[in-house]
Amino acid sequence: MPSLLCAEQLQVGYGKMQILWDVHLEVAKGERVLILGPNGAGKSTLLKTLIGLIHTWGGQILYDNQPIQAMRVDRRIRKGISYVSELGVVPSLTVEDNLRLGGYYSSRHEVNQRMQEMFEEFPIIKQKRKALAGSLSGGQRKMLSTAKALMSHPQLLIMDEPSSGLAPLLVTEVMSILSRFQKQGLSFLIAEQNVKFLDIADKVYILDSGRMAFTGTVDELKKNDALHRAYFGVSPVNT
Ligand SMILES: Nc1ncnc2c1ncn2[C@@H]1O[C@H](COP(=O)(O)OP(=O)(O)OP(=O)(O)O)[C@@H](O)[C@H]1O
Repeated sequence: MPSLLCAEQLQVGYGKMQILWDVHLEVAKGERVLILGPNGAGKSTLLKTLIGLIHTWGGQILYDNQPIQAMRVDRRIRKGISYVSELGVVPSLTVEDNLRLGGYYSSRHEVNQRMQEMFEEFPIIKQKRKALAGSLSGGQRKMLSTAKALMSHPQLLIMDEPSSGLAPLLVTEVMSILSRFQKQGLSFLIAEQNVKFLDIADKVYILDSGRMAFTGTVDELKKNDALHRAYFGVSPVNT
């Protein structure tokens, strides 16, 4: 599969403190990639670096084979990358206005059309379309943030812990929505603690203390008993 996003030898830090060391990561077109790792491993830092919220100290990020590490966030969005942060919505705007914000670079016609698609995919937010995002429950807000990120018709969706604050049923719903979009060509890169996302992943990275500790398929991860026990505390047969 042709490469969509490729990060090589990434070095990233805050102030003088280095957080990511020699990180390599690749997402192919249409691929579903999961980043797992313990708290504080650097998952959010890596995602923020890929969308351009944090500058790199060293290394390279290629998108569609072009270097983007010096590119502003808005340019990266226009190129087809979309990012769902852990918070993800503007509380003081309505649900509809949040979606419009997600489609900021599209025409009004495209935005209206896409918004209807989002309401079909996420009925839970359709009922609340005129409500302020700040009045939504945590789970509804999470759904809205995903819909907002999809408004720009991204090629690559980067998501930081989509399952946090979601009831198990909604986690399953988000996973099936993502699978539907993936069938239409969307690639995604998800940082998660919830190993349920392994069910929809093609490739897994494990980030530990700012370094990649594992890269492989879900099957390869499940066969690696030592890794599996270290990160999930259970044997593969139980997951
Ligand atoms: N703005 C910041 N300034 C300084 N240090 C930071 C900042 N944000 C994160 N860090 C530090 O960087 C390290 C990695 O944090 P990061 O949030 O990327 O990890 P994570 O893997 O996403 O963790 P979690 O799973 O708990 O969300 C941590 O030691 C954290 O304290």
